[in-house]
Amino acid sequence: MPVLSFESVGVRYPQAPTTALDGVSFTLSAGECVVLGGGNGAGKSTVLRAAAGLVQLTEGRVLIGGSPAGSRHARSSVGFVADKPPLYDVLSPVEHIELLSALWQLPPSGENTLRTYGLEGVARRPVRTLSLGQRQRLALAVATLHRPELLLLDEPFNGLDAATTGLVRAILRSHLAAGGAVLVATHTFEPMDGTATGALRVDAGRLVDAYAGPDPLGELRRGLAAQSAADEAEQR
Ligand SMILES: Nc1ncnc2c1ncn2[C@@H]1O[C@H](COP(=O)(O)OP(=O)(O)OP(=O)(O)O)[C@@H](O)[C@H]1O
Repeated sequence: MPVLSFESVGVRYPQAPTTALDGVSFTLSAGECVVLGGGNGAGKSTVLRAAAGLVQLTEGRVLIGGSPAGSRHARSSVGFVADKPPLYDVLSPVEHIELLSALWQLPPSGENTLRTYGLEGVARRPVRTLSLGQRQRLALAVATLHRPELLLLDEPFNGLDAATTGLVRAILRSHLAAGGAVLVATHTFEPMDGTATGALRVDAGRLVDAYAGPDPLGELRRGLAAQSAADEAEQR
């Protein structure tokens, strides 16, 4: 059974003039790492939000290991890092880990987790004093604490230096090696070269191409370039 399946999914935000997603269907299996590409407003973040069960569908269904997205069983299998992850400014990283561990009824693992994510030096500082990259690492630590099978990441490399980019990539690779699956929405493809097993191209809420060859990101780049050229020609 796929880890994630989209079946003819449609989403229309309240008061929005157009549909955000229209008839989107795809599946993601264990060990797969798929990059979602597309221009601004194409629908990438909405795909991730639908998989996390955070938006109401206007048609179709999204299943996580057979359970509807957003259900308790589905949520326990999903780790979502939004483009602006919600963290508590007044709490420290170690307090975030303690809070989420209690919520998921996990044994205490704060120090170990923070070491894995290179946050031991800032473990007890309030989050409001952390850099963008440190916040991003904490968001990933929090999202993966309950060992979800599926990771959903929205622009995970935004504002990260080379070392932190490498750390995030290593964490994704070990998640995949352990049989997990990853779906990443991004405009920054380089960090995913050699890790992505597939790519999807979204345009105006529709899934217009799926790439699964030996170089899925190369194919995605070419698809996006051809689309930009066609859009420009149409505007002339
Ligand atoms: N909360 C919202 N309310 C109304 N419309 C929304 C909302 N969020 C997104 N949209 C619209 O839905 C469409 C898809 O947006 P989405 O954020 O999924 O695109 P994206 O591909 O992630 O874009 P970007 O690359 O700019 O982040 C856009 O037309 C956007 O304006």
